[in-house]
Amino acid sequence: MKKAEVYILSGFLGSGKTTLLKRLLEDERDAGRRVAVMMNELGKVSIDSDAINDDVALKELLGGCICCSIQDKLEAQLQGLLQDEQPDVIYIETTGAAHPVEVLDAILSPLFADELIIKGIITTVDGTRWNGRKSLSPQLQQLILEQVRHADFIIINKMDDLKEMEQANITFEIQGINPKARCLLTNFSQVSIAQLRHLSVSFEKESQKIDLNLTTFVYQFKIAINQTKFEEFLRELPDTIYRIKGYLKFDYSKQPFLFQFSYGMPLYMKEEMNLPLNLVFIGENINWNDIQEQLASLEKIN
Ligand SMILES: Nc1nc2c(ncn2[C@@H]2O[C@H](COP(=O)(O)OP(=O)(O)OP(=O)(O)O)[C@@H](O)[C@H]2O)c(=O)[nH]1
Repeated sequence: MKKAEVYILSGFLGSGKTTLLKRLLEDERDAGRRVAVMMNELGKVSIDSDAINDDVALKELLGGCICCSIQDKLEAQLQGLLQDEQPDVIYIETTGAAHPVEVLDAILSPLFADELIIKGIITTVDGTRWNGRKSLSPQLQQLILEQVRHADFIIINKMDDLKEMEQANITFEIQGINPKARCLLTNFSQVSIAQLRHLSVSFEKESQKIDLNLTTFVYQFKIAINQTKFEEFLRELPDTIYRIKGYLKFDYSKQPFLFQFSYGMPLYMKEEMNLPLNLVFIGENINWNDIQEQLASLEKIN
């Protein structure tokens, strides 16, 4: 089955995400690909969606930030998009106040683990805002740092507002925080899809591995497992596994569970339907082969 590519556009309020999206959509139209866009705004009315042409499938997620309040809605809408539109590519423009790990988390539903390929997180940075970030609240400073730290491609925008020396300093600082991401200095988010796809081609060379700074992994259980052993497995996990979610079955019950794990806390909820027992992981610097082996050993019946 064809997988839809997903690009997450991240970056602080006003840093140039919509400007970037418009550019990419023009390129996609020229390339003749089927495109869908999901965007969300903090307010009740979306302004940016006016910028998108009618021929692009658009889902708006109003009334909250993807990562906190409307995760379920996002899941339903994404499923609808995949079914109705069968897009080649989906762009998700996040609100400027979203944390990239949480956004990735929101779209990595075990329900369509087999239908999406996450190509990367693209973060736009407003150069002047970056220089003045120390005047923001500690939480916002932290958010801007996290958006840079987890990006796969960083666009340092609004170069026209900066002196040459400032441009060099910002690039140096940002590369220090995230040496793995490609950095580009631009005006008005001048980036072409070719540059981003070039980035994704390098992911694909490494077979199944998606070379994000944050990596994801999906495991499908074939049988019910032992809960005690599963919890031992959880306790031994590296703390750079930020999130796990999915469906599993324990050997004492016929009913499956929806499992959620974040910041070391497991949570189980009884699930009525029998869904594929996919477990989705998000982490950083994880050897997924090890994890896969450990999960497979949970399925061995002694
Ligand atoms: N001077 C200058 N202005 C820019 C540049 N890029 C974008 N802008 C302007 O900055 C403003 C914000 O750009 P957007 O693309 O809407 O930013 P955004 O990140 O989508 O903003 P939010 O939706 O509020 O998060 C707009 O008025 C843009 O025209 C640039 O390189 N230089």
